[in-house]
Amino acid sequence: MTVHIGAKPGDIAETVLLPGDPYRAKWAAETFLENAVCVNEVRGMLGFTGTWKGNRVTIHGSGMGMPSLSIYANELIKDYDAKTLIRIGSCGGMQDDVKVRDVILAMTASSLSTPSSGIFKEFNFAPCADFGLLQAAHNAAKGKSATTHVGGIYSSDVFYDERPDLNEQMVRHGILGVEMEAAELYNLASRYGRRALAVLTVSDHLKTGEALPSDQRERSFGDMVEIALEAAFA
Ligand SMILES: Nc1nc2c(nc(Br)n2[C@@H]2O[C@H](CO)[C@@H](O)[C@H]2O)c(=O)[nH]1
Repeated sequence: MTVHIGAKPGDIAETVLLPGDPYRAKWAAETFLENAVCVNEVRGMLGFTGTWKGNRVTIHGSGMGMPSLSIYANELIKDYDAKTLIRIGSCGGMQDDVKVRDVILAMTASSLSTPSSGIFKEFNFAPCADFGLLQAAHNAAKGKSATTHVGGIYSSDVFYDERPDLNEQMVRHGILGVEMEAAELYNLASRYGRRALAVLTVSDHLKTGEALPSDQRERSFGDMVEIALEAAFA
């Protein structure tokens, strides 16, 4: 049991999938895991542990934003010894060829700041995915219906009032999409020698304004979860 997670020692698997939304953790656990058991509900941030094809998996909400993800990822790593952490989330598309419902495998995650900025100070650390996980996810994605993109994303601190000047430079430099968690997950995985990857479904588009209704956001992410699970155990 930690400050924010009520799970008992051993309740959390070495492989952890981290959706932002605890209800997506519940849905993914019920849909993909066998014998899923709720191992955390402190502050409503649900976590479930079960098995997928005989492999033990925990699916645990991270909350929205890097400060929230940082709390859960730190405790999952340091108190429960999680070794593989895969964010399964949604993002906003930023390139013309990135469409709603596409999947993005985040090779890198740029940001204006992260909870690790206090450690890095003026050093621009490059948060990047574990190559083995990324390669396995790319292979797994070949068998899926969704179009998959591999490249850099932007982990923002805000959902509203983003700086307009940033958008133009991010698109110019090939940033595929924006979300609010991956950069800190990658910082922590590098710091503690763990494997991390973010597999994202494009649920809205910054240029076209298109967005998936919330019920579809929760349900139409099956490809993303399957890619994450296949990559984790490849
Ligand atoms: N900042 C930002 N976050 C987004 C966007 N689209 C999505 Br889905 N997100 C993610 O969804 C949540 C906000 O709705 C956060 O956890 C983000 O990771 C977007 O256009 N902008």
